[in-house]
Amino acid sequence: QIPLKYGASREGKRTDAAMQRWRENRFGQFIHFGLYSLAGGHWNGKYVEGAAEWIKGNARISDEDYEALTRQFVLPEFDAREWARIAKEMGVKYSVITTKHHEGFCLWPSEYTDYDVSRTPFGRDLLKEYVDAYTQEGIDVYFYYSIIDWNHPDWRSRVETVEDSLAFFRYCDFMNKQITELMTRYPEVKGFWFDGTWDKSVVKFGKITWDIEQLMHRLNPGIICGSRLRVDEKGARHFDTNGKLMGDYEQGWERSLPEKAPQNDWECVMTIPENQWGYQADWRGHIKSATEIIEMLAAATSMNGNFVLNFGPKGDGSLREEEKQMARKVGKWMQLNGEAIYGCVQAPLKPQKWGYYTRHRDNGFVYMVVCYQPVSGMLKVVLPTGSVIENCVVLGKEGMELKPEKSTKNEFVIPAPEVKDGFPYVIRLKLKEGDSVGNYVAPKV
Ligand SMILES: C[C@@H]1N[C@@H](c2nc3ccccc3[nH]2)[C@H](O)[C@@H]1O
Repeated sequence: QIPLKYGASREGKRTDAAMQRWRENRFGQFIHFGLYSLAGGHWNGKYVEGAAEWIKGNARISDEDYEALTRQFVLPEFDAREWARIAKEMGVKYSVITTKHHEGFCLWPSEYTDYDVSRTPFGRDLLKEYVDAYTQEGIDVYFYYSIIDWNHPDWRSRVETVEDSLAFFRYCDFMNKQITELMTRYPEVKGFWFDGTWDKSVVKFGKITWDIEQLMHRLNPGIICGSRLRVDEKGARHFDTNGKLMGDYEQGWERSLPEKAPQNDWECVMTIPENQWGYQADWRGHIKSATEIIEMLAAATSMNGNFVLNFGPKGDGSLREEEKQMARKVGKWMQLNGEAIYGCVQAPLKPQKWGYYTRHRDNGFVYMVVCYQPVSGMLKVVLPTGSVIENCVVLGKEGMELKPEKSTKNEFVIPAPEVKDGFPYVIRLKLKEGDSVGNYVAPKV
């Protein structure tokens, strides 16, 4: 262990109520919305390769031409209550919105820049309408904030000269003022999702990320912030030079899931197409189905993680059809099976090939989220020695009790129910009293 001044500011999982609520939420929504949404991944009538929210660089657009987008920011179809209704229908418990992406355009009327909604024909405080509408629906709100800011004259991706460092520290002052502004104007915010901390300037001056963390905790001690904000004084990111997680959860799972449960709290953020966060009018490549998204959500829950699905609203402020369809299908599944996700954690049972176990933190049930129907028609379950399955039903078909058969001392097989709707199904197991799997140490797998 080497002495660090700006490494992890605390150790181990947070045990306070705010963090426990984050854990129990499990399922979240990401909203990527900005000037890039107007371009929709196209420029001069042509499809632009790469992530749509990066179009300024991908299409080599001049500052002047890009800034002209502010005059097209009218949002005739924008209705935050509709966004919130769809999010509620999908069954998310929290939502993260890009208050300012790498482009530097702010979705709120900031005192510290003109590059914001107040300087557009739309003119309204979009962020306030979003916060109020989602809070009204009982969905927690989180703010994405990009450290990278292509618009701000003092932003530096690297600091090599004295002039660079003067500018960069002016930029840090601007950032601290904006973060303070966001936390005081919108006190409902539960946490921040920082991005864009990979550039050399931030890695070189990791202390600025320590300062941001300290600032946020002074303003709201319960604020939640992931590891992606943090860099220690040696340039280590996410985990400090002594290997300790910085921030409240592992925030590195972008478009990927871990193979096995990380030790820390963690969150995966996922796109429906392969890699589009902002609105791309022409989705190409594999577009994930609701079934695939549900499997990822179950996998994350089975490994003690959160899963956040991204929506990229259109330049007129409306949601695209495919995302509304996704919300409808996932929401229908969550209506029936949400008890296997919300408030659930890893079940310490030997993983099986048919899918994912989850365990509710206190209702004592174990859930089997079946994603791979076995050709044998038999679902294998290995339980603590001496366990007895008291009750075994399919969620949504509670009347259809399944009869597990003992196959060896602590192995059971459950005849798989015929389910042909193209979605995972959930079997709920009630184990005989006293056999709580809570204190069962699964065999080394
Ligand atoms: C949550 C995601 N993070 C941003 C991003 N930019 C990247 C540049 C290089 C590698 C990964 C990146 N992720 C994406 O634009 C999106 O906001």
